[in-house]
Amino acid sequence: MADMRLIVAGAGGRMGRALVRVISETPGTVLAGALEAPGSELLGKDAGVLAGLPANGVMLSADLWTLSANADGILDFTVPAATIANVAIAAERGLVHIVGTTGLSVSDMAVIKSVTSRAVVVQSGNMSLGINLLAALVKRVAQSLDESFDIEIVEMHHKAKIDAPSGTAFLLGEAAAAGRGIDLHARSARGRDGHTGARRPGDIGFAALRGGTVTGDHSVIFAGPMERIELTHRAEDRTMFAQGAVKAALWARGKAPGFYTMTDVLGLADF
Ligand SMILES: NC(=O)C1=CN([C@@H]2O[C@H](COP(=O)(O)OP(=O)(O)OC[C@H]3O[C@@H](n4cnc5c(N)ncnc54)[C@H](OP(=O)(O)O)[C@@H]3O)[C@@H](O)[C@H]2O)C=CC1
Ligand SMILES: O=C(O)C1=N[C@H](C(=O)O)C[C@H](O)C1
Repeated sequence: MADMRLIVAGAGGRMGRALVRVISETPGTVLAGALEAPGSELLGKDAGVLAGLPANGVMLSADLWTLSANADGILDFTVPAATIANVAIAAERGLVHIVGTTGLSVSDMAVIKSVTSRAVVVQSGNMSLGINLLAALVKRVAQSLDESFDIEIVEMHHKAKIDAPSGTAFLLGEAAAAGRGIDLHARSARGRDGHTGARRPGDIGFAALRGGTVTGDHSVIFAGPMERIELTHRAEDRTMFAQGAVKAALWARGKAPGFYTMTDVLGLADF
């Protein structure tokens, strides 16, 4: 089979640069395009050079329609408005769309899912093996404990992160809620401040810290009457998010149209 031709959306960003490097190291993939925001000062620059590699002749462009004429997939780690704009073009062009962007609203997710009767989309707030394994563990622990164990999710990220709680925190919250058989949206506690009153039994709490250069730390705490279980993951480098995204693209190539997650890619459904 020919190499999978991948477009990196947000190619000038932290994840975009990591993706360009990982594609250059991954057999069976080739960088087919590098997308950046209209008006970005990086437009026209070489994606390889921006990623710290030798020049590869792929210049940053803001025109996805043109780039996608010669591509098989798009790795999208941008901002919600950009991802939503990319959804229709990717579906129209038959590209596998790997969505790593976080901060997506309920209506953004509805837009993404609306194309999956005709397009292949893999979406996850975290593409790492470790976090997806952690989510499977969290689901099982939540299944085994009743509401006398309070579930709190704590995350810390670098100071440039623009959304909170992180996409991963929501992913872990969904796993805990699935284990408990509850609806996360109805039962989450976010942004406690001031005279909050006592904790509502059964809620899943979220807390977000920001500072320095932290790649991404997440803990799920099960706080019981006389004991506490803490499950923690610490990301040390963005490379493994990028490797997960490229793996997802290769996995998704040729799949039937549908909405998939990293649980499908990594075969963790029965874990
Ligand atoms: N699912 C996962 O495993 C992971 C997800 N993420 C998520 O990925 C996203 C990006 O993170 P990160 O790389 O750190 O952020 P950055 O801000 O470093 O990168 C985002 C890039 O997207 C660009 N961009 C903005 N608008 C558009 C547009 N319309 N078209 C193309 N590019 C655009 C930005 O350009 P400009 O700066 O000019 O606006 C920027 O270069 C975040 O939502 C983050 O949470 C991050 C790591 C792992
Ligand atoms: O913005 C980041 O950096 C990250 N974002 C993702 C998230 O919101 O969970 C994944 C990772 O934690 C890094």
